[in-house]
Amino acid sequence: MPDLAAASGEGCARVYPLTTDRLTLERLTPAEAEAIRALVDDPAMVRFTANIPHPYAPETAVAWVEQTLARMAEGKELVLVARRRDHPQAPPVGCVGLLTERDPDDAAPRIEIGYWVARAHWGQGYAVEMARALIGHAVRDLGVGFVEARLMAENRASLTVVQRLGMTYLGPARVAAPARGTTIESLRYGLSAEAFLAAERARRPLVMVAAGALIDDDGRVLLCRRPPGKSMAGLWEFPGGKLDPGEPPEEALIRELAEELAIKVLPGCLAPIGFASHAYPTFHLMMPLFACRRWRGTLAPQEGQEIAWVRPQRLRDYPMPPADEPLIPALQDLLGA
Ligand SMILES: Nc1nc2c([nH]c(=O)n2[C@H]2C[C@H](O)[C@@H](COP(=O)(O)OP(=O)(O)OP(=O)(O)O)O2)c(=O)[nH]1
Repeated sequence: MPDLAAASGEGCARVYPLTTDRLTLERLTPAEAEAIRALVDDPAMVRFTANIPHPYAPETAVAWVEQTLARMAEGKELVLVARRRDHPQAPPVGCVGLLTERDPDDAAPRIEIGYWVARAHWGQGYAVEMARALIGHAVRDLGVGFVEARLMAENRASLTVVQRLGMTYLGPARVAAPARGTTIESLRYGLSAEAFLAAERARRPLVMVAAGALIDDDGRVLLCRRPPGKSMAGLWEFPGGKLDPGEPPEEALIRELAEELAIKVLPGCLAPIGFASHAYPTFHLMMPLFACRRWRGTLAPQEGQEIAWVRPQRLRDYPMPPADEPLIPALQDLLGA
């Protein structure tokens, strides 16, 4: 059975918070009880849930958080609280969680996903964004092979969510609804790890870009500003560009440097520094970065782009695309900054 606490122990890197295009998802803490209660204490919110009572008393919220944290410590549950990245202090957008469940007729425990979004944020795709992040984490970091969801047939919003996630219908189920003192008829949907990863690849095609850190005799690095009208306009980047089909990265970079800056670089003058591998909302960027200290010709921007020669320790003063962030320390190390 996958251990849903696995990623919170000793690991290679900090896993939480998960980040998405608009959200950060942090593990539930006791401090969240009141904020969650205030959002969930809404009849429209709990109409389609099986175990959230209404009205929702403060002590019920505290008890729920305590029980959930105990189950999280045992690796049986994982609940993340989502907040907007651009409003980190605002109340949560919602919660998304995984839990292990075992019905009498289940051969093995199943992993079920659940989510809710505060009413103020309905209709903006947040449930899909939270669920994708958590399923991605479950599949990539926790070894989960199959995720299920259960929902009431009349819950049209949730039906749209499971369909957008690429889940397939598995059949009907009766679900215990402690908060209603009954059982309710529901629908089972499921998604395999393979289907999830295939859908992610289709949603975010891989884009290969080659970039160069041109270094002058003073050890300064050249940054170019993305012009208005382009994506990420105004941010500073390393010169370079997309690979043509079948084109090796070194050739692409030499071509781009000639087109953009009118300089000629020989392949032997390019030394790999590292690479960026970053999921943008609509594509996955793979970008090797090469150091280059020697070129021929007088460097002159050919596309009207602003340029700056930047001391390595000042690189963070120039806002760069998010993909470039991990390349800065590598470059600073190389230049002894
Ligand atoms: N050249 C370069 N591109 C970068 C860097 N960081 C980063 O995320 N990128 C992204 C921005 C673009 O989406 C893509 C490079 O594409 P490009 O330079 O060939 O073409 P473009 O700006 O016209 O691309 P587009 O986004 O407007 O489609 O890689 C970087 O440091 N240098």
